[in-house]
Amino acid sequence: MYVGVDCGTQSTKVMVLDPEGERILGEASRPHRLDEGEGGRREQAPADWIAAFCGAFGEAVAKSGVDAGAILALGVSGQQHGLVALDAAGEPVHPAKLWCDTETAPWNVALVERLGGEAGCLEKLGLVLQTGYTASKLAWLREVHPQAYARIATLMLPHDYLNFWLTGERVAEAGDASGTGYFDTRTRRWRHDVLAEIAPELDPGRVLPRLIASREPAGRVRPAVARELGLADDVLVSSGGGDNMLGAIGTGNTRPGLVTLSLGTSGTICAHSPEPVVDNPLVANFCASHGGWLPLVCTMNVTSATTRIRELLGLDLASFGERVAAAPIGAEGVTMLPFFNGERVPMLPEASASLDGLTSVNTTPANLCRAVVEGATLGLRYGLEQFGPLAEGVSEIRLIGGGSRSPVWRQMLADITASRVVCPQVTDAAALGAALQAAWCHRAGAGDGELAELCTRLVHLDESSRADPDPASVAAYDEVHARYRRCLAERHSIT
Ligand SMILES: Nc1ncnc2c1ncn2[C@@H]1O[C@H](COP(=O)(O)OP(=O)(O)O)[C@@H](O)[C@H]1O
Ligand SMILES: O=C(CO)[C@@H](O)[C@H](O)COP(=O)(O)O
Repeated sequence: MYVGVDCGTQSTKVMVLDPEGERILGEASRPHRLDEGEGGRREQAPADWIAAFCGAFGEAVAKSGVDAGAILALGVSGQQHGLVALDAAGEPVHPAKLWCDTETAPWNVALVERLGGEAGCLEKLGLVLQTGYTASKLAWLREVHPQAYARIATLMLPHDYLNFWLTGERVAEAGDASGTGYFDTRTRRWRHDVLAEIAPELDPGRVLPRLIASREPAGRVRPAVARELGLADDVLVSSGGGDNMLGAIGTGNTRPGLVTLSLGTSGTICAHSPEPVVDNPLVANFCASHGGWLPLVCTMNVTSATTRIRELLGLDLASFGERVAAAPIGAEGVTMLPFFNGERVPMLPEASASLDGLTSVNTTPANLCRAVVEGATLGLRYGLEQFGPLAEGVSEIRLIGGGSRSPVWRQMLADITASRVVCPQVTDAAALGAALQAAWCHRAGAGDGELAELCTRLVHLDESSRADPDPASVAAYDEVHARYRRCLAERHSIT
């Protein structure tokens, strides 16, 4: 049995996988608290992730009906970019600033300039630093909380931290490290010189975790943790990775020709590539967590935005879905740019959300619900367009994340992107990807089991979820898209 863990923004999910029976035996999740403040602050306490993991692990194992002692290996996926700075005792010096924190936008602008602008970033890192990446969070901590900064002994990401708690090892892997901003995504190495620009007092050789290869284990579960979880001795923990990298594995996107799109707190679009992809600063040239690269576009306001409007109107998920379905395409002229939290693509970290076209007739709850879902999805179309030739010829979008459970949203995505959309049977694909990576890592010792073969056997599509673009709706959305782009141009000068 193998266990996959995904520490997302909103919750930690745990899944028990039986690769021989090709079944998921048990699943559970626990929510996370999010500390949101004015000025773009978005933070979480790393201890909450551990508590959520333990709760979800216990429930998933109980549901699976297997003895925890039968688990051979675990894999951990995590929300990318969060800064988990630890002191010498392994305690966080400050709550983790998350990928969606935009408080550090001015520090990111200054950093990009110091590294030589977009060209300098591309040359040193193989990508252009964006607000949300770890680097500007570290620069912020140095300036705003110097006492906490002075105690830093290790720099980690959320999944590295869970691996550290599980194994006691301070290690990192290329996929997640790609989003730090002090890692060269082309050579898969830390950039000590870039870290020195950001944090000259820190010794890169000491504070950066040891890099391991994708198939290498992070370590073995510590005896104290094994006792707490009821695990056998010597349970392996795979390298793990960023949630997008493991989501790619969990959708079988381990080779070129597929696009994975996630409707999670964030919206992400990625495609596997055997080569680095460095021609558009909006497409992040991340490494994959199994080899190769995973060029990715991330929009920051997807289910975070739909949830905001849903809660504002006091609706549960089902009633919200009914309102979205009840309103016509284009929400009777209401357009929302849902940048509640600033935005990464388009690059507008300090933007706020806006509503256009409201009249005394069309200002209805249904139109507001529809407008926020359309706005988030049109933002993803903008993101998909950034891929250029890489997305051309892709016949199908593999859709995952919480929002993929909505049939209305699936059809809307198919119509807005004029592409076929299909969900895998397991839409918590990052947790499944983590379990598959754990199996791959565990079997390396036995010299068998290629990852692509595991994916072929264990990633299945949910044929009932397929949505094909409807020509009339595609044409109607083209007009809605034109209106959206006009708003983007008028309000934010994005053409
Ligand atoms: N049926 C549904 N329709 C629309 N949105 C949904 C549905 N089910 C879940 N969601 C959304 O999915 C979100 C969680 O997505 P998830 O991918 O688990 O997030 P993350 O990985 O960022 O923590 C929920 O907050 C909710 O808004
Ligand atoms: O910042 C990014 C990718 O660059 C986000 O995709 C995070 O990795 C968070 O993901 P979710 O919690 O939305 O899954």
